[in-house]
Amino acid sequence: MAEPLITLKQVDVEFKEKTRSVHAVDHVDLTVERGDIYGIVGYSGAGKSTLVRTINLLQRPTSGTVSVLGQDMLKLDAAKLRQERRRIGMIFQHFNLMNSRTIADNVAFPLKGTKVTETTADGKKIWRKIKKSEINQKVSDLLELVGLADRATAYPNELSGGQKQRVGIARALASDPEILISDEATSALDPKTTSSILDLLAHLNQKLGLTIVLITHEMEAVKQICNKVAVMDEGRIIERGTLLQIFAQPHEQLTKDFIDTTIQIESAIAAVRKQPAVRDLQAPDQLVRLTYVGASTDQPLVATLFKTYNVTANILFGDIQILQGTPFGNLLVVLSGTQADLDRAFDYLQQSDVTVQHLSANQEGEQA
Ligand SMILES: Nc1ncnc2c1ncn2[C@@H]1O[C@H](COP(=O)(O)OP(=O)(O)OP(=O)(O)O)[C@@H](O)[C@H]1O
Repeated sequence: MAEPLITLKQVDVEFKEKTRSVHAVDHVDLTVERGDIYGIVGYSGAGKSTLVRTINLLQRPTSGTVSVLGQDMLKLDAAKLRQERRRIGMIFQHFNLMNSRTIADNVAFPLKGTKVTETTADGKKIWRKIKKSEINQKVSDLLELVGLADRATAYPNELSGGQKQRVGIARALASDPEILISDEATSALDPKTTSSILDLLAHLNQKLGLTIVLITHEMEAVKQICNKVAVMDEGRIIERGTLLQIFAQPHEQLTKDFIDTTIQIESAIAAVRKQPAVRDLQAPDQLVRLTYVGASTDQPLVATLFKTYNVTANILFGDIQILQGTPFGNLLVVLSGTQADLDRAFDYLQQSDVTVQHLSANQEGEQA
């Protein structure tokens, strides 16, 4: 059974300044369930950071309700809120490490002075201060977990960006949180390092059952590890769904634009328009983009178009990626046949859950 861990209802954040006010988050509803890796994608200024900071009340909403791990966050007193925040880890774009302390000290920092429970000989549960040896053990386990066991005595500025983020992750996990909020945690990293950090987050999600909220402006990151995604624009969530739903049937133009960044479709379209097959295109032949998620593959599709509908498909570009174990295909194809055959073929494609986008042979006169 899905268990909601984070429930935001009608969360609104307005920043009032002297001369203007900014509506950073506009009545957002959001539910994150246990085990989710929930991506929130949007351009800079969309309100992503402000939204996720309402989860641990680093940002108090102007109105709305925030329920996290069964607690109504807005009703907690300061002590309870501090306690609750320990169950919500956070990592940041710029790592926020203390440069004058070693890696081990950075990870140990949130543990200092914390209390642990112990069962006494007569069966009583008591709280006591954590021991130095327990902190050391925990730090060493965490560094092992993030792949930095051999760098405990190094200082942050001796590490690469990716390693620094691993320290950030270890530190965020020190209080055994159930939720991890990642605020553009890979935005300062190169693509290969980004990918390895995302793999680590996916591993932690599996191994520890960690629920992750990942905010990013890169759909590529969402594609790599998220099971759900929300698209944010001007303070609002304009579209949301499972990763496959969003990739299979994006409704909003912004969502489509974000998806297209993961397949570089614009440059592929520009390239195929230069090919003779497109340059010399004669009506009713057409250049189309076919998009599908699921079992369809180009082979039966192309074979069926020809065998059943007398339509030949000349594939000029193909990109098939695997999303959560499911193929996501994008093909740029010239379809040739009589107008009647093409019309029947388009009906068939629609019935097969293949999205057809008609493209003009040149840049001008793009059709929907
Ligand atoms: N403390 C603040 N005071 C005033 N305005 C703010 C404050 N924090 C954020 N804003 C404004 O709220 C809007 C949303 O900002 P936010 O940082 O949440 O967006 P974002 O999608 O996370 O973008 P980025 O990735 O650039 O941080 C922006 O217009 C920003 O200028």
